[in-house]
Amino acid sequence: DTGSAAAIPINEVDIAYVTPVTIGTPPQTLMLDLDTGSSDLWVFSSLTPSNQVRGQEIYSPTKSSTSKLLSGHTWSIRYGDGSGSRGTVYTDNFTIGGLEVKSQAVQAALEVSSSFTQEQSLDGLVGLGFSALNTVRPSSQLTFFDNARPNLDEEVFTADLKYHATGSYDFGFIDSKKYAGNITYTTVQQSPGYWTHSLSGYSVGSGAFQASQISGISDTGTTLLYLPTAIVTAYYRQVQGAQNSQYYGGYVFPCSSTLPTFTFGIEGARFTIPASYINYTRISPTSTTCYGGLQSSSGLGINIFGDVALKAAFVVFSGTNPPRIGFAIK
Ligand SMILES: CSC[C@H](NC(=O)[C@H](Cc1ccccc1)OC(=O)N1CCC(N)CC1)C(=O)N[C@@H](CC1CCCCC1)[C@@H](O)COc1ccncc1
Repeated sequence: DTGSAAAIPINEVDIAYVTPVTIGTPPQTLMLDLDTGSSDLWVFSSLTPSNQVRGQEIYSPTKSSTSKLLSGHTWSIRYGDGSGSRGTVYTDNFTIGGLEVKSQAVQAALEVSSSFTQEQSLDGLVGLGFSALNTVRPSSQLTFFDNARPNLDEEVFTADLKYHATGSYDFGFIDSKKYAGNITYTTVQQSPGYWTHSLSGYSVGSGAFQASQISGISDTGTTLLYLPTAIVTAYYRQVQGAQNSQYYGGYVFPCSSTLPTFTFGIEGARFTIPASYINYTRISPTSTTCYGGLQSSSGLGINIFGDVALKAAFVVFSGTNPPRIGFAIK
């Protein structure tokens, strides 16, 4: 089997991407954020208190003839940005882009944090990290990818995220029309459950490439690129008027500044992030101060290769044994 679905930016600065999925019988369509940085599939539901729902589509298990309560099971998750949710668990038919998994664990929210309530175009998440990270107890549940794997033509899914445009996620095949040249693979260290791998180094603008192994996670659910402070300061040293603002919680600069590109290495291959991707957003609609798409990871305890980096490449998440991740120019 294979599947292919759109990755649609939810706002004008690509803060996140959502993908249409269907759940249950008859199918209920929700827009979910496919997130390689977590492993819970959870949705706004008919069980979510109405004062926490603001415009989101909800999953109603009672309206699905194929839903089953996974009795006695609960879940609770906290994300890196402090947002979170918790609830109960059903199994039901679940499809992404024509690829169906019967009796997928669908985690129905009984409570969501305010940042989820405020994000009306995001109806939940599909965790595509390793199932070891799943928070359902007493027995953890498998991700959509782990459930689909036995039936996939190839044990892969790919991410083709785009800058200010709709991209795609494919399951079970690698679409050679979506990239140029070769795919460069590198090994993934799957504990504790993220797609953890190393960059082989970086360069700022036209500067020399600095070879150094930088370990981090490729995370479609994280908006920005978070790297070690030394790299980030070297980058913003090239930006007139840039400063690391305590007030805004990161590097900001005059929106009129010229930004250099940023290049990262995967093994011997090189991927350049255009300056426009790093000129992330104005700090407020009328401000002339802009917030950077490259920020320090020092507060996170982990480097995160988020959408700002991933949208500069075609990325293959390979569930082979051992797992590996591949990058190609597009
Ligand atoms: C550096 S982990 C921070 C990261 N969350 C972000 O990237 C959010 C995404 C967002 C925010 C608001 C609306 C829509 C999307 O966006 C920002 O935080 N920002 C973008 C806008 C910018 N101005 C400020 C910074 C994060 O927790 N991701 C998790 C998934 C994410 C949770 C929030 C909803 C969307 C999906 C996940 O993959 C990684 O989980 C962990 C990572 C590390 N240990 C624990 C958990």
